[in-house]
Amino acid sequence: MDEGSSSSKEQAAEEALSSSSSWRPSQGVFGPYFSVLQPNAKPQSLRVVVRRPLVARLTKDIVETYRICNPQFNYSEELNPKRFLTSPSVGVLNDGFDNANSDLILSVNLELVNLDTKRRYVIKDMLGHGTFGQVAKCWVEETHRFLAVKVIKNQPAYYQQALVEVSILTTLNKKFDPDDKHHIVRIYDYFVYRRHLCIAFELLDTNLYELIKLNHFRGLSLSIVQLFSKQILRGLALMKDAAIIHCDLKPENILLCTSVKPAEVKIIDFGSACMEDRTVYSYIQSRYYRSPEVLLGYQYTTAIDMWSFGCIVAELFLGLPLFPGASEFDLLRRMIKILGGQPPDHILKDAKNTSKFFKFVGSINHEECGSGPMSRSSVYQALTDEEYEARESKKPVIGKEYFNHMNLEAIVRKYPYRKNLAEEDIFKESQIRLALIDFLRGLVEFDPAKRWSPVQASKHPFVTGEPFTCPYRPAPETPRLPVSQNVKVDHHPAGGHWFAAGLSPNIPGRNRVPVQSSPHYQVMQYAHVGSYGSLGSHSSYHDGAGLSSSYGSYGDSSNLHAFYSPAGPSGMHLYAQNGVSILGSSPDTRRFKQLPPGNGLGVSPGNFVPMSLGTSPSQFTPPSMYSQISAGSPGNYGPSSPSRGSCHGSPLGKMAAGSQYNNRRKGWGYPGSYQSQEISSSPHWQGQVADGNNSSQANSPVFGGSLLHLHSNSNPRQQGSSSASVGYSNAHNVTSSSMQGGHIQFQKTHGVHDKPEGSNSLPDPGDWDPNYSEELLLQEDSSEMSNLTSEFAKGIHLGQAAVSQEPLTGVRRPSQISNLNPSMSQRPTGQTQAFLPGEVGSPPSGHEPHAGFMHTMGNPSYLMPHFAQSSPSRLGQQPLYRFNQGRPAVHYNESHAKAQSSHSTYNMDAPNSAPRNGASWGRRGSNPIPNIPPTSRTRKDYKRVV
Ligand SMILES: Nc1ncnc2c1ncn2[C@@H]1O[C@H](COP(=O)(O)OP(=O)(O)OP(=O)(O)O)[C@@H](O)[C@H]1O
Repeated sequence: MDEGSSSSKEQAAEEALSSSSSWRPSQGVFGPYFSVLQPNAKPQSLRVVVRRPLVARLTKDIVETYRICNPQFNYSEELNPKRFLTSPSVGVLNDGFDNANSDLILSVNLELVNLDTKRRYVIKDMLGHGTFGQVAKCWVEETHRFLAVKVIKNQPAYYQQALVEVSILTTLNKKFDPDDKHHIVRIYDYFVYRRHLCIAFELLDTNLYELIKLNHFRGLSLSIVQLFSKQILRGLALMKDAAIIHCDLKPENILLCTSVKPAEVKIIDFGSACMEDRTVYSYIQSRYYRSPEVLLGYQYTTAIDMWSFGCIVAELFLGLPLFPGASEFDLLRRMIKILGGQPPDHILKDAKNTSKFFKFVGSINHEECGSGPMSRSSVYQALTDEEYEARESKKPVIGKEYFNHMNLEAIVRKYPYRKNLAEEDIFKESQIRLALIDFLRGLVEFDPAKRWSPVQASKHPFVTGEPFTCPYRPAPETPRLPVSQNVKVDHHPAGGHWFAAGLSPNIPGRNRVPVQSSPHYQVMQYAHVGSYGSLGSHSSYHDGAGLSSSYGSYGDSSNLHAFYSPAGPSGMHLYAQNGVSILGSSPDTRRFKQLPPGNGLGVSPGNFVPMSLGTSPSQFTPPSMYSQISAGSPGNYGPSSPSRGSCHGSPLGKMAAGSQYNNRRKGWGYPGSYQSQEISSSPHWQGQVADGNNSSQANSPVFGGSLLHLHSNSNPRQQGSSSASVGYSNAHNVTSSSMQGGHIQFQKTHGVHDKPEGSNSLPDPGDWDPNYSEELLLQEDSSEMSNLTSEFAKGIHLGQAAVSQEPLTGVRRPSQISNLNPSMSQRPTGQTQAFLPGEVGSPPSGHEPHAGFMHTMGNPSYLMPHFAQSSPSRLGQQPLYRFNQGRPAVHYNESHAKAQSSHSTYNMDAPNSAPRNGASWGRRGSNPIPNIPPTSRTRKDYKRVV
């Protein structure tokens, strides 16, 4: 009903009323009602007039309004000023298309075009950026879908490694996980645009780091930790079957996928991945998640991902990294303290870097220094700070301690419980925490040979939800046996290992990056030796058609490279460039060459040395070679997180973010805020202790919790350092005392009403998150906060009606969060934010990426997937140059608080299964988020090859 007819009706009603002395309801505004009372009267439909808000009318229809005001007004979109998403946006390379960092300068509505298929990807927003380039949210008109396009830097090394990502991911998707059941991001397309390799992925939501951050660095509820663990394990199991090592597993690389219910997570970023038999680079993994064998320079396998996974699980529960090492020395020191052990001697004996961290004490010292658990059984002893300093001629960089308890058991058991939990729920959760401890023990195991595999871990009671009664002993798996192979791999975009993929190198249209369009024409031969074959392992997780090929596939040359060439119409090529022999080149000889900027072409193909499959630009060069942070680093986004910067093995400018971070302790306006302590002077700082009255948690039972269970410390204070001294023996004792005789001694864990000493303490996020700074917080304008908040609000609630009405349009925007306080100067005093997986995203029926994907791989003209999710663009909502890493579509709604069953039982065969009894697990009632931390800063530096 339009406004005109409405007002004429009102007018008629008024006239009827005024012209007639005897009031007759049938004549006026009551006419419609009257007709209902008089069945013979002509029926009129009841209508409600909804006036659109003035703001909407003035903005959405502004062009129309202008036209009404001035008929001469002629609007054209081309006249709009460019809204740049890339920073810096000054074109200095590649004919002005690239900035000084070799990033393509992206702007809103710029079209990335796949020249082969003519498909156009219209950029709408920036999703994030990383070492390899930028990830943009793009709209594809043809399919009416949003997706994520990673635009790789215009540098040969990045280009080459990005092809590896394409190859590995395509293989994982198509060969090992055709039905998209293993929580690995889907790849849909790749092409070269303006000398940049562009890779199109399904669009996902926020990453787990951002999620934790949204929860003010409180841990997630155990039910969510379970659910996500199970899903990630499915992905890891698949990767193990495929003998692929991710090499950079961390919360940032696990993204929510809210288009399915309940929420799913997916593993992304295979840019550092490698084959298990090509572990040629030793500088890998982000530091917090780096395994001992990588740290020590020992040979590694897919087991390093299981270590990272253990760290992630712990972080999901604790809200903070388990091993936030400020340096490698600090990392190892933390591992030893928290786990109460050290790497086994056979590793220390052979590892390259042992002498950096250990001294050889020999058998004679066993009896002498027998106080610690490991000293009696090892001929190696970890260096003390002083010994390290003497050996390295520099002080070790030591980070702050964030937990009051320095051993795993105590850290988990004494982590604050949510407020108002009933005694029985506290007891239940305490039992599950014991299961979690046992679970973590199998993951963060020093010996990679003893570390559980994904399948073994997935059968742990913590994951299955079965009662935990005694330490888990997984069934043994068939060990992998070394297999020798010598295979030539043409890694040129024009050729490659496409045999098993069934892709002819000469089939037009299937080779998406034709040689002539390849900006970085590069070929290499890969010497492939010493691979490992999986000989009939019973542990395969893969339930699809591709399973059999994973068994022993690496002992069979015909199956050896069952990978998809990302490009290559011209078959196998072997080239050496600039006289550089690439045959048999060791990783150590491969280095980036300095690339002079401003040559108009970005890079010269002759200026670099190629990498092999399985190498990452971020993996093979000492960091010293790439120590310069890009000048283009948008300061607005803060420095790298400790987990991202120097901790990663990236040579590409991943700097010592740890030190930056350590210098960026920020008070968040906590009442009673603790004192600042710099790491160097306070290596044993023990964090804070929350006031008992303020250790609030929401009311959900243990397993009825929200995704984000908030261990609120609204009134924290600093804990004295008296409890700081925890050594090896202490850690060991706790371990043994809690697991005597092979049985867990169940101890009732104290809740908030009965606080154990030094518990209930969480650090200020500003303490450890480098992205928090008062300056940056001040830069958060209120509109942005509103946007952020509404993003959050929008994501978390999607009623069933919305799902059915808008199956393809993705997340529906619900009502806002109440009590939003845009001020960042105050610590939230409310309790919990919630996440409702059952209420977000589009229905699974709309999620058929695989269908699209298969088309993609087989026929480029049908390459687009069916996206269930197309969250509304944030176009126009953000300041320029603002990167939104993992911007959440996590929404919140109060009306869906549900209790959970006390235990969740998850079926590993049902990847998306909800906690048992179907109860919603993502909700916490009546605890709206009072304010939300800024989320859109990347944890990464903006990098470049210098
Ligand atoms: N499919 C996706 N959907 C939504 N956002 C994504 C997607 N892929 C990546 N992103 C966002 O872009 C960021 C960078 O992506 P990615 O990690 O793949 O880049 P990278 O350059 O390989 O990073 P790194 O430095 O860790 O190697 C991610 O952290 C994430 O926030």
